[in-house]
Amino acid sequence: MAAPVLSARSLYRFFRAGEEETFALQGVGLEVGRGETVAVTGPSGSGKTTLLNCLAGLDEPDGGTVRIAGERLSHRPERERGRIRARHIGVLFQSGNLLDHLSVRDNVALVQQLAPSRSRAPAQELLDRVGIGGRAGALPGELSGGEAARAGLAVALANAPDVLLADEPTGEVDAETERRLLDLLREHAAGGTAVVVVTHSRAVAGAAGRVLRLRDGRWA
Ligand SMILES: Nc1ncnc2c1ncn2[C@@H]1O[C@H](COP(=O)(O)OP(=O)(O)OP(=O)(O)O)[C@@H](O)[C@H]1O
Repeated sequence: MAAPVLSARSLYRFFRAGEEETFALQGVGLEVGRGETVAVTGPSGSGKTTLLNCLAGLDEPDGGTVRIAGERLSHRPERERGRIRARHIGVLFQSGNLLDHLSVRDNVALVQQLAPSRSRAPAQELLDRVGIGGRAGALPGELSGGEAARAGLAVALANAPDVLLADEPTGEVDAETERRLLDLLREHAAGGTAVVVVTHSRAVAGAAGRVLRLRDGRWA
């Protein structure tokens, strides 16, 4: 592999709630090159979402490092992590990445404004490509589940990210929409984006170049 665009070394993350400690990540490493798609699977509670949050800089690991496009992301102030995320990372999480009070088109445009120096497709073109160009003026609350999944993907890709991190991107959609989202993920990987996708879907795992399984916060 050429120099990996995403590199995580020996990640540890634990949570304490009262007397109880949970070791969500126990020494997880991961390197992903440009154009590579890695699927992460594993049972509920195995640490998948915690890993993605650390890779996105939305959570800080208690140990280990995350580097994105040559820059250290972990153990930096939130502002710095936000800057690196805006420039290099696309995030598609179950909690959704759409702001309710903005139209779909403005959601995409906002992400693009935060990363102004990146070359990328105009908002409308991106929305056409994910198949919801006709709903560009709609508010997120007016979208069906499948439309919202596509709009979320458009927002995640709006900054032409080096690294796309997706948590169950096809969890709520029908088979046809899943195929379409998968084609888009493949297209972006072919264009040089490194993709890490947490999934329970066989179709998504089957389309990935590598499938890794987490169990109890470690690679199984
Ligand atoms: N903020 C938190 N506070 C306390 N415990 C947490 C927190 N976040 C995660 N955990 C615990 O860490 C472990 C890993 O959780 P995580 O959400 O990463 O698992 P997961 O593999 O994504 O699960 P699922 O497939 O159900 O989404 C679980 O035991 C979970 O309860």
